Amino acid sequence: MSITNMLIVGFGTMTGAMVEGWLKAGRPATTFTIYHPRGKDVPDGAQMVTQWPAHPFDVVLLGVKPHMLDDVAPGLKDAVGPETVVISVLAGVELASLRDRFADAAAIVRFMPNLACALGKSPNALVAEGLSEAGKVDITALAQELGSAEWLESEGDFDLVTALAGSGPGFTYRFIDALAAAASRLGLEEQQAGRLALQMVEGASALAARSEFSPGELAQRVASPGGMTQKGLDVLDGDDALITLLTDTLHSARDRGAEMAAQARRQG
Ligand SMILES: NC(=O)C1=CN([C@@H]2O[C@H](COP(=O)(O)OP(=O)(O)OC[C@H]3O[C@@H](n4cnc5c(N)ncnc54)[C@H](O)[C@@H]3O)[C@@H](O)[C@H]2O)C=CC1
Ligand SMILES: O=C(O)[C@@H]1CCC=N1
Repeated sequence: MSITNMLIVGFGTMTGAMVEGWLKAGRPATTFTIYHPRGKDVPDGAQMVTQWPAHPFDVVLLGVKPHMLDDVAPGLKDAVGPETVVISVLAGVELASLRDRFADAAAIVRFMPNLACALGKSPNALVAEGLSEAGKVDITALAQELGSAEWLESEGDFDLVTALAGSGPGFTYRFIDALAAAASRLGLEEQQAGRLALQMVEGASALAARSEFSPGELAQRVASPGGMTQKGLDVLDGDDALITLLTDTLHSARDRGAEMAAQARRQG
């Protein structure tokens, strides 16, 4: 299998970031055909179609909201042929639910990216059924152009991985805002607090990503014994406060995935 054409159904925030990443990685824009019943702006060189295509594609990428799966699946009957790999970024929607809609597809891939695809910095979780070895190589390459490819042995942890790596940017943005809000409450001017919080997180995560030290070791390198940082860490670490908060956060997000999975299963 080699991917020369991809139909995208649901060209929004997430798949828009993916296409931006693929274009930056050097995929030709002519690879992409985007379906939307009312049309939309697409990158130069990509094709926009308002009618359902009548021929099969190498890849069909599903990027609509999960509850809209059945609005688009029937229209894809000619676009999904026996050689087609269907890739879904739909949170919560299981492989079996996708196979139920796309019985003819060669393979189904659940692909969980995040918005950092646009920068080639998304950790991409993957699980598939029906995929050949050659297909796996191609899908891995697609994922690596957007960041990394993290294949899961089975689907069991997919919602948890979605909560961590797919929803994770949302939680991180909240953390940045919370740091700024806290500094602001303690007296710092609001805009300045926002700038400092954002630049601090950018620098700290870039450093952690390239450091020989783990995040835990880096925290120790910041904290002088008896100094200021240690006093702050004691608040986060006391009673496992931060871990407890984040466990609750991931738990709640993961459980919503399970509810969405149940909604996407067809009865009978
Ligand atoms: N936003 C994120 O950070 C992430 C989103 N996802 C998944 O990506 C999917 C899309 O989410 P977003 O991009 O955030 O939403 P979005 O609302 O930005 O994108 C959905 C797109 O579908 C289009 N659409 C609606 N009806 C359509 C139709 N009948 N035919 C073709 N296109 C149609 C809309 O115009 C819209 O552009 C969801 O399933 C979500 O679970 C996964 C990982 C991260
Ligand atoms: O909020 C959602 O359901 C999706 C999953 C990961 C990011 N957005």
